[in-house]
Amino acid sequence: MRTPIIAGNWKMFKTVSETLAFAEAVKGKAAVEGVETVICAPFTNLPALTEAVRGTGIKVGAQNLHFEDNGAFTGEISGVMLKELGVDYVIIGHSERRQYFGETDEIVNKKVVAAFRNGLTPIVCVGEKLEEREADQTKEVCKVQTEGAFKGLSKEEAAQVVVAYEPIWAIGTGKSSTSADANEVTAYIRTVLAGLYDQATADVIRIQYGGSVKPENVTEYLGQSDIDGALVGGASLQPDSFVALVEGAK
Ligand SMILES: O=C[C@H](O)COP(=O)(O)O
Repeated sequence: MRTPIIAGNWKMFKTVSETLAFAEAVKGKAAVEGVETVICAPFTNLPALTEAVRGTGIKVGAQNLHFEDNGAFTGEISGVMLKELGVDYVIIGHSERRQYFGETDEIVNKKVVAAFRNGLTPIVCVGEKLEEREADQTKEVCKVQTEGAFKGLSKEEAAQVVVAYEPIWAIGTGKSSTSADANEVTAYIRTVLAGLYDQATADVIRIQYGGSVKPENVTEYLGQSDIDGALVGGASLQPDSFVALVEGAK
């Protein structure tokens, strides 16, 4: 049985004071039994957020990390630094990182390895562009990105990874994939994982859907056989909406 995981990806939104107000508003409401709740905040907010949600059942994630633990990498943040703050999760390979910051499958893999080296759980994003979907390349793109991200991981590590399937054309556009389409791709990703490891390992790996998920459609996505949660951008920014997403995942 895979525990559903709702992760809010705040992207480049919210200051520290806004983060503290959010944490106060969702305290006691955004952690429900049987659902794992994660907030992935900007780096600057992580110390305040980890402190504010301590003991509430809400976990904290970062949105990126560098693949080295330290060094002359101006402006970067490492897994060692995140771990010391009490961060549990880290989003890796989000399409915005791939698109705007040139992250390749090789870099994504190095970051996944760095996350494990530092006791962080990676949320690995994969997904196709609109033109790739139109050219019927969705599955191939997801296969290549999945295989790239998992390269060199042991079965035990693989079992802990959370995969987020996010069709790029559905991110922030209001155009969500149908639940049936999303489930077809997530089920396919699971067959790729079974090919890399074995069926038992693939069966415990959680695969989220992401792309215009909101309180009104979250239950439908999570009702699908192979969708185990959601990675949510826009609808995770308001406390009421975030609580409703978590409630909808029960
Ligand atoms: O990481 C989250 C995704 O990019 C989805 O964003 P969205 O919910 O605003 O479409």
